[in-house]
Order: sequence, then structure tokens, then C-alpha cells
Amino acid sequence: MTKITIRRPDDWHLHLRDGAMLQGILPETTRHFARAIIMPNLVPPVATVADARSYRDRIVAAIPKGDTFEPLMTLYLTEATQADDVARGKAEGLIHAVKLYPAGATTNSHGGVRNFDKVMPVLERMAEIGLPLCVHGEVTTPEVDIFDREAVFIETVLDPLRKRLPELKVTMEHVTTADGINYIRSATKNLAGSITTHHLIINRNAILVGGIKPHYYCLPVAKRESHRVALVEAATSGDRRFFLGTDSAPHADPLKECACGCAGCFTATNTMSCLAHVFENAGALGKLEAFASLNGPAWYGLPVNEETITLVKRDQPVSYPAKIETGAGPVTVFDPMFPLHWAVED
Ligand SMILES: NC(=O)N[C@@H](CC(=O)O)C(=O)O
Ligand SMILES: [Zn+2]
Ligand SMILES: [Zn+2]
Repeated sequence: MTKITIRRPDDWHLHLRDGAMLQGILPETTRHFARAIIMPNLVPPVATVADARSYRDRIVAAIPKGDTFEPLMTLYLTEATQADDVARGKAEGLIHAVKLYPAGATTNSHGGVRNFDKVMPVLERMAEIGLPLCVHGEVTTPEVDIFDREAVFIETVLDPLRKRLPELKVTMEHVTTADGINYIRSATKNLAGSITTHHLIINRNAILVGGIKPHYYCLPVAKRESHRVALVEAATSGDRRFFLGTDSAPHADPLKECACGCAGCFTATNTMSCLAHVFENAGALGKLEAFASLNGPAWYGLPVNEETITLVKRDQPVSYPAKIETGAGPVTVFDPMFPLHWAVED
């Protein structure tokens, strides 16, 4: 097959930042994607419905002329989050999920949750009104090895939480391990997982072999190859519990190429080319639409997009910029380390 048409995709986990960075990188998403779940880890975080409303307005103002794009806003769960505020945000159609960052787990997560008892009233209300909780699923205990943090989170935090509140819908964000995939598969309801572009392509060698490669460093950190294979298997299976969340997370190059580089891979520009490659290799191009365009809306209770995009396989590798120049500095685009032949037709 050299051509495939699918419903226009959505991105169920995206970092757009703010100001000059937002302005510079938003076109990379709106070119192909119709909607995205917008991560709230700004500084300060998007913690209230009022914050989310004004952030949405700033995003909408930055959409390039001629593109249509709907930001689906989320709230950053803190120990001060008010259940009534969250419920109002959902009722007005603004808020589509609440995001749980264990305190200290990742970029801008210091305001996250330390004591789960403090957020139970909010989680109970979310269960009542059917609002999903998106979780960055890693423990932050210093004794736990960074490569084990997802598996330990499932066992010590997520599973107990789901037993305590089985009616709560939980999205395990950016699943990186076979443990995460198996845990999602074992649940009969109220659990789904997003999978990133880069975790389908790289394993941990990409970060460490032949010199340290900061542009492959993200959180959760990429794991060993057997985990990547499990992710590809889940993503390409058509199973409705798995969908695309790119976790495209721009940081200006100087903040990544330094002694203490930020976590995040920027994949918005070439995600659809990368995915077509991965799905074709798995003999599953026919499942790409489920992963990128159908399973996410079903989970979030939204209609699928009516427009379509067409991917064509070219003889020559497709070219895309190595960096996106933004007013906040250059952002390096994810390099899959193999040529991409699939292009989205204009
Ligand atoms: N994924 C990352 O490595 N970084 C994200 C935060 C996150 O999603 O954990 C960021 O905001 O930069
Ligand atoms: Zn995260
Ligand atoms: Zn993220």
C-alpha cells in the first residue's frame, strides 16, 4: 500500500507552553491534528477553570489562519483543587480531564499531589460526573530506580486508587512499559492508556549509546527494547483502550543541551510520518486510524472528526525541518534515526 486515508487525527496528550513558544510551535500541531488534550503544566500551572479559560483563549488566538483546531483543556490537580470548580468546568464544556502529577515526577510538577487523601473529594466528584483523571504514572521516591518508576507506580499508587474508587475513569498517560500495557489490558473498565510517538520508536539505547543524546531524554524515560515492542503491539492492535498522545514537549535547545537538560521530545512536526512507518512495519497500517483518530474520541466521549487526511508513501525520504525556530529559541524536531517515506498530503 502506498496511500492511506484516515479520519483527521487528534493528539490526546500535548504540551503547547505559552507566549512565544506557543506561537512558534502551535502550527506544528494544527497542520495535521484537529484537537488535542492540552497539558496544564505551565508555570504557574493551569489550576482553576478561570486559568483554563484564559489559556484556551491564548491558544485559540495563536491558531494559524486557515487552520481549524480545538484545544481540549485540562486542570492541574493540586491539593487545593475545588470539586465544584472542576464540575463547573466540565459542565460548561471547557474541561475534558484533570491531570495528576505526583509532586516532583516531571517538568513543572512541584505543585503536584503529595497526599492522596487531600484530593479524594475531587476524585470522587470526577467519578460521579465521568471526568477522566490523566496520570503521569511514576513514583518519585528516590529509592526507586528511574526505569522501575512506572511499574512501581501501578502497584503502589494506581491500583490501590482504582480499588478505592473503581468508578473513576483513568487515562494512564505515555505508557512506557509492558507492565503498563498488561495492567491496562487486565482492566475491564475505566482504564485506558495513551502512547507517544517516540516511545514506539526509541528504546533507552537512543539516549545513551555513542554519547549522551539529550533530545531523546523524556519522562517517563524510554525503557529497554522488549518494552518498546510491547508498546508497538498494543498501539497497532486496534484495542480501543490504546490511543495516540504524542506528549510532544518542546524545550528550547539550550535547555536540553546542557549539564541538567529538560525532559521532553518534540514530535508534533513529524508524528504522522513516524506513525505510518511504525504501523506499516508492524503490518498494521489498517489500524492507524483506530489509534490516531477513533479510540481517543471514544474514550473521551467526543465525536470522531469528519475531515480526513491522506498519507502517501514517497520513493524519496520526506524532508522536514531539523529545528523549529520560535521566539523562545530553536526546538529540535524528533529524529527517528531512519528515513521517513510517508508524508501527509497537502
Ligand atoms: N514528557 C516529558 O518528558 N516532559 C513533559 C512533562 C511530562 O509529560 O511528563 C514536559 O512538560 O516537558
Ligand atoms: Zn508526563
Ligand atoms: Zn507530557
